[in-house]
Amino acid sequence: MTEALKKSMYDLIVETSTKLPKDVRRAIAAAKAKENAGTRAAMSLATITNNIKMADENISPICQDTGMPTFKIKTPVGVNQIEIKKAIYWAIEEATKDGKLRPNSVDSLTGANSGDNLGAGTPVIKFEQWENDYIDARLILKGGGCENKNIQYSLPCELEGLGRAGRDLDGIRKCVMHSVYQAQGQGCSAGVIGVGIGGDRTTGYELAKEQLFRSLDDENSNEQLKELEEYVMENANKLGIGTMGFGGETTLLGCKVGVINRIPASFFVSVAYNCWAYRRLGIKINAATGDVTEWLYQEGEEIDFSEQAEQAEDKVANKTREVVLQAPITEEQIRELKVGDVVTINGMMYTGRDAIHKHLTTNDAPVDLDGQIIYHCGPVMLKDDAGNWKVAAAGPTTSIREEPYQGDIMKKFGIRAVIGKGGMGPKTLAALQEHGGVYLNAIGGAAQYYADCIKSVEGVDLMQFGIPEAMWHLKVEGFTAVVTMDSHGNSLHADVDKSSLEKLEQFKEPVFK
Ligand SMILES: O=C(O)C[C@H](O)C(=O)O
Ligand code: SF4
Repeated sequence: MTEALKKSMYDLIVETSTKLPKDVRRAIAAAKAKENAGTRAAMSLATITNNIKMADENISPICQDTGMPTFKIKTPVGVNQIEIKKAIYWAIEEATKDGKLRPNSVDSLTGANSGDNLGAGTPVIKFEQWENDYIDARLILKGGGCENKNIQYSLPCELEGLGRAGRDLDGIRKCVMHSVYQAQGQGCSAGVIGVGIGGDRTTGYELAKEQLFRSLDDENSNEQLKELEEYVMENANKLGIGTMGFGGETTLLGCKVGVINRIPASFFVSVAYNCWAYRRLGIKINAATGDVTEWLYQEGEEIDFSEQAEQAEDKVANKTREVVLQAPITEEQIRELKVGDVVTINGMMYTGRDAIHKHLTTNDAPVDLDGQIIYHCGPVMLKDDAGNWKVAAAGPTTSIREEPYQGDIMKKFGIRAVIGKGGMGPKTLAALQEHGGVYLNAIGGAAQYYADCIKSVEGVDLMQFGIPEAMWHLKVEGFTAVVTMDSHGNSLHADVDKSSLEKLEQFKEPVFK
């Protein structure tokens, strides 16, 4: 069965990375229907749905961060699991070569990228035996930005906005509400949370992640947990964090809770936060031949976003001030920009994320960055037959990780704008004001949409950091982003954080007695 099995695993990876499941599409369509035309949330959702459509058409990654590939496999007694593992390794390597996965496996000590997504601990493969006669293989590609927003509570504890969370269902409720608040827009909201009650620190998180394999439309068979899920869905969406943390009606697309026993001294509530690019799929495999016999998560209507995307973009037009920027940008141009402005960028931008920011604090820049734009982005890149680089996926990464460096680097090199997602903190805000800089928020996960704006790759520096971390010189046209932090001390992120904390306080009183 080896060849067929290899192909089945390859297909599972490609489909998971490029095609969002039906239940997730429906949840995103419902979120979109709730937003008023012309708002930032509506605009973001239009970009997101457009991106989903483009990923379908291009068979390219929905988001450039194809995450930590995690397989859950159930096999009939007697099936050779070593063979399955080998087929997965092969498929992972091929999918990476084909630009369906970004090379994401990084040596934690040296920083070296293995280049093929294989390495110690990657991918994650978990086997279980079962009594059925077929193989059930499921895959989740959960990106790093949302993984960083996972949180584990140890009860009892004190929570900002909510006070004491005790060792009971109401304490659990408070933890879950808090987990949504603390994620803000940084995990590319609207998100889906998997919650694990009980276990130890490891099994609690495992249970939380297991919930992410449930269908968004299922009903919890445990009455108490069903009630909790419904409560969270209704009330977390009142926090006003909204898509990408821009404010809005939908903050959460799903909440799934599981419970296991604990030991007397420990009481953990573990929350696995998944971004809207909720990529998980599954297949049934014939154990004798290795062929796919059925695709999972196929229930219900499939939404085709083609028409919807266009309509929403029409509605947004004319409602916001739109400014065209082309580097090199002057301080005067920057000082004119205000939070809420929509900026269209033409010309050059340079990618820089974690490794580059650290590097630039103690080294010279490989190019003159005076008046230039830095894009927090780790793209998926492919070389064409002529040896030229092509961008396969290129959405923004979470900017807050660069908070310790950003302000200093902007001043040191004269950088005028940074593009990323999720916003930055007080240190950067102060530097933007002092130096004359701006923070532009792009839509997280919209990797196809932005890749389409990149017209050519003009060069690359610092390739020793690996493809996602290198400094790519990109020539763009019509690259759109929103000013969310300006040079006058305004930050939409600080405002949404403050107002959502105030709203969180409404949920302080006990609900489950
Ligand atoms: O690594 C990336 O490209 C993005 C990451 O998933 C993030 O959300 O920050
Ligand atoms: S960039 Fe956003 S959508 Fe992509 S993996 Fe990270 S959190 Fe998810």
